[in-house]
Amino acid sequence: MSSGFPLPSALPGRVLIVVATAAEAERLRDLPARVVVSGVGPVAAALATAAALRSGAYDLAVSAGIAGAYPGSGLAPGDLAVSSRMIHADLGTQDGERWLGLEHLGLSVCPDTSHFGHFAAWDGAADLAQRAGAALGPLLTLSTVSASTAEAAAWETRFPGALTEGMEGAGVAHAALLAGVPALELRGVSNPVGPRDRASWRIGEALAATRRGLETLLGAATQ
Ligand SMILES: O=C(O)c1cccc(C(=O)CC[C@H]2O[C@@H](n3cnc4c(=O)[nH]cnc43)[C@H](O)[C@@H]2O)c1
Repeated sequence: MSSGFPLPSALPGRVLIVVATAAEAERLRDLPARVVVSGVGPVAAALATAAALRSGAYDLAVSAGIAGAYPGSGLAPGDLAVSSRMIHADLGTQDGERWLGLEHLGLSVCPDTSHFGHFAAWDGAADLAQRAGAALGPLLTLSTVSASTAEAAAWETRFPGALTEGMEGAGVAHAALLAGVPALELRGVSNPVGPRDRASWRIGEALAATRRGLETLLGAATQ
């Protein structure tokens, strides 16, 4: 059955989209891809992605949704960010003034190989970002939402160039890596990372940006 969308030659193929919440999925239901709601956080995202990748054949797994933008990114609510890398940022420890990631601790997220939780993005990411008018850079995944200027600055110091903070991207990427499927994270900005001001989150604009990025990825018509 036709999806109703044109099929340009640059399509990545069968795409799995993983979002954290039903509200995020609601805006994406008609896209020519499978949309799975994982629940919030990297563990929920990894489990849902692994199950979906076991149940069907996919060419690309995408973590999509809203995110906070770090002050140094220059991104504002309604902007779009595409991953060059998806980083499981809070795997590590603070040693005095110094952050020690897994690479400094001699630890790995994989049992048999050395892997520090920094996941490379699908090789079409840069082209997608350019076509969608999005920023391209490292996107961080945390289990806790940063809620102060100092916390935001600490993550930006640990991971220079980080654009956004979300809670699922690295989980999707980890499961995809184990399944041998390329992964990508695509986030619409809903809020600046910093002091909690939930009333100011611009979720509608962030979801519109997320949808725009996915439409560009899928070669789908804009509604
Ligand atoms: O109201 C709160 O304080 C609150 C605390 C935790 C999470 C939330 C969310 O609504 C986030 C859910 C969802 O959104 C992504 N997201 C959006 N902005 C951020 C952020 O600044 N830092 C981390 N994650 C963010 C995240 O991927 C979650 O799935 C509200």
